[in-house]
Amino acid sequence: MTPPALAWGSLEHALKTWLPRQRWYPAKNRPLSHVSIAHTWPFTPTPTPGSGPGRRAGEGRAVAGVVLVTRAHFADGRPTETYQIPVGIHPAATPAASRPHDPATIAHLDGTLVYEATADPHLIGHLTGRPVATTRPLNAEQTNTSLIVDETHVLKIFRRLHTGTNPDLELQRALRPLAADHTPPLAGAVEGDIDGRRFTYALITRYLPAATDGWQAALAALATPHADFTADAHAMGTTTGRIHTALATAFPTRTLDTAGLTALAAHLTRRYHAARALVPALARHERAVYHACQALTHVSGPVRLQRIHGDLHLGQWLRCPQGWLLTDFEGEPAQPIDHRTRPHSTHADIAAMLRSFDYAAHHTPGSGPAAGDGPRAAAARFAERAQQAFLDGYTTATGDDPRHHPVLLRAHLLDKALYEAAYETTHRPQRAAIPLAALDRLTEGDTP
Ligand SMILES: Nc1ncnc2c1ncn2[C@@H]1O[C@H](COP(=O)(O)OP(=O)(O)O)[C@@H](O)[C@H]1O
Ligand SMILES: O=P(O)(O)O[C@H]1O[C@H](CO)[C@@H](O[C@H]2O[C@H](CO)[C@@H](O)[C@H](O)[C@H]2O)[C@H](O)[C@H]1O
Repeated sequence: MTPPALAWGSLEHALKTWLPRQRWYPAKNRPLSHVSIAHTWPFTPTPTPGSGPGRRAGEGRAVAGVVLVTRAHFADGRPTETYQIPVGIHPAATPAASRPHDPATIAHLDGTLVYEATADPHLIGHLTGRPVATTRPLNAEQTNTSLIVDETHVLKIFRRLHTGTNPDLELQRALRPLAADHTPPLAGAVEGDIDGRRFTYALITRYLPAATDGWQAALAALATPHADFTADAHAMGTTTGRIHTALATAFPTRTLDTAGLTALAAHLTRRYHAARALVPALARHERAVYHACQALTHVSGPVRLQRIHGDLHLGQWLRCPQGWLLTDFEGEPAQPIDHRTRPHSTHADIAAMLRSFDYAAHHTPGSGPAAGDGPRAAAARFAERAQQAFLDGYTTATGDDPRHHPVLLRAHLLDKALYEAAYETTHRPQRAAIPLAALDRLTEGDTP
């Protein structure tokens, strides 16, 4: 089907305002010069008896479902980024159907309403390839957009598109025969080709309604009189170890050599400068970052590089009756795809989890048990005990204790805390104090 006639230039213009307002849009710090629609993929076979934002199928006029593959162009001349926006196009929309203030409305162009298809179960049914009666957003702080479909499945729509299979799908497929018990069951994917190149539009997993995520579980533990998360942290460590072992079986590995250590130091330095450009106060950590990079040159003993999760934190874990399951293998959203699909040290994932325990503990210091010596000391103790339990669990599963490589671990802890400082300053400035305080603790005694 060809996409419906539309004032495409006007839609591109509207998208320039709409795109930066979306929670999932990561380039909020970069000046957007314009948005172009590079490709359209009509995913409804014909205009379909449709709806509109929040309306039921069959109401109103025929609607076309189209995935807009859009390019964000930046005024600083840096490379464009590609984003996916599935939309419903409702021609000759009546004023009642157009609802200009509906959050799902993207544009109203000469009587044609363009709205987010995620608000329209009927259209989503065409995307998933089976009829859908209900959708609702998964209420999580998200990089992408996930919908609970018919209360049975989660449809995760990848917002930023990259050529090739998305690493989330790639890794989950690889883990299926090796570690299926440790991830929510994979139920399908929406993939397609544009000009002979493969793209992953969305991933479908079975919805686990009884699950509690690890962040909520840690905060709940912190709110109890004798806050203890060690059994959960140990189980997460064991599962992380098993998943790492499975990924090392499924994908090529190599050994960290001098060139790899130099690349790691360069990565940490770049991370530092990028974060410092956003948060000038990070200038006081320059010496600590320099020392961490210097120390990397002395790392000895074989270290395996392999595919890893890449964006591990408490919110990626789901506690289910069968244990802790891990989600979201997409890697760190802001990194280029070739970085995310390259082998890395498992210490990156391990450090990310250690940071996350610390993050939870310092999220609301004072809400947990003060135990006589003040809430900050109690927070630090909670984090330390959870971290050691996680490392013990990991060591039990792999026979390889990450504590034997303190220099690698420290470099990755600094890297992650710098990433968090930049991430929070961009997306959730009210939380930026958490990683900034963590950086102060990490670099204590190593500041000018
Ligand atoms: N199959 C599932 N069932 C229940 N909750 C899920 C499922 N998959 C993911 N979640 C929850 O949704 C959150 C967001 O999913 P995730 O894959 O991390 O998306 P994003 O990359 O956009 O953050 C997860 O942290 C987890 O808490
Ligand atoms: O959306 P993603 O899950 O891909 O990850 C991004 O958002 C995370 C927050 O939702 C962010 O994690 C940071 O905050 C967590 C608490 O909300 C904390 O547990 C993590 O340790 C901390 O890094 C993650 O960094 C970001 O990539």
